[in-house]
Amino acid sequence: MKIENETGADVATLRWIGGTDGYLQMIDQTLLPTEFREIECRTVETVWEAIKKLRVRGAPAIGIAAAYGVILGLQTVAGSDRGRFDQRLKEVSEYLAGSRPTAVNLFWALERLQKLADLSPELSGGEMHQRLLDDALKIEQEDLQMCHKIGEVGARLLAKGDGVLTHCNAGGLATSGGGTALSVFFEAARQGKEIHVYADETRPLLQGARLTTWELMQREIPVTLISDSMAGWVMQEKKIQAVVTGADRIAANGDAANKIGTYSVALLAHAHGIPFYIAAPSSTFDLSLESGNQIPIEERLAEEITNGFGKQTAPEGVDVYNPAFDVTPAKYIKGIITEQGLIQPVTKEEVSRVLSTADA
Ligand SMILES: CSC[C@@H](O)[C@@H](O)C(=O)COP(=O)(O)O
Repeated sequence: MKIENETGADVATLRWIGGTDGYLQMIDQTLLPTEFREIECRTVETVWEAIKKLRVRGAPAIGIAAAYGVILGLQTVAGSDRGRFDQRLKEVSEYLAGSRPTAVNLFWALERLQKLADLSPELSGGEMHQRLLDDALKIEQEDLQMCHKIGEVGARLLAKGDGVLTHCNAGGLATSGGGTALSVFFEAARQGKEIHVYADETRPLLQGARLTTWELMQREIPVTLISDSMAGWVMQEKKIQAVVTGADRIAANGDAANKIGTYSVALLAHAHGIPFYIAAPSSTFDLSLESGNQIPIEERLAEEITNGFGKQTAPEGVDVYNPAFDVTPAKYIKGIITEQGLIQPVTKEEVSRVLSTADA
């Protein structure tokens, strides 16, 4: 996403500054909405920490950050022989792959850079470093275009005056463009459909309350914040005509992992006869997994629930379970909105058809 800071200058969710000896700049999302601050990552370790701590978060943004993390990690060996360069590339990729397990975009970006390096063993370390940076920049550009196309494909599914519910933040802050689910809303609004967004608060880290409402308000899209437990009642009150969320990893059969609570929202939508859509780029598909029960689910620290945002809200020492994601079975997903078209019905055959048609 691009917004203006108080000086009127453009700021982006994340961006690379300079050449191969440059650095990564990003908005520290843990501080929003009360503080807007950009931070600089000048080492691969600071990128790892930023991903782990959710300073940068959301599947596509994590992939882009990891690609730039590789460039940073290779800065010390760019002048070395190719053997040393390749060894360091492997070490840096493995290190970054250990930051968060669920969003496949992270692994997708790392594999893409590794494959590129494997293709040209004749290049020197310095030449390969430049080529990898060019590709990392390309990943960011492609993501921007994917967001735009997702918006176009998804906006067709919404009607004038619709109330739409979203969970977590699948917006510009989670991508280099306008987001996935939020691109759909931005495009629908641009077309004059006058939609009204309901944003789930998204316990425990409040990506919906802190980030989604902030983004929508920046873009002047009408938004109402609700706590997660209100979603069913708001549907019952007929305020919601569609649900659109993002995803972190989608298996070959269309089962989709997204922020914890998404599964409950999908079940509620099903019970109320409301279409539930996922919006995600092709880089979020993991076709090596047959179904969603093979998707690794990140577990995060108990303190995120017991001491969220510095306030203790549970007894000291209480047992806590804190999975960060859940998996919505394909049967509850009406369609998957991708930059390559709409996957509907959500079946293994249709996933494969839509994704391979676009590649051909
Ligand atoms: C376009 S972002 C899609 C998903 O990554 C998003 O919905 C989500 O679940 C993010 O989780 P987070 O833990 O904030 O990284």
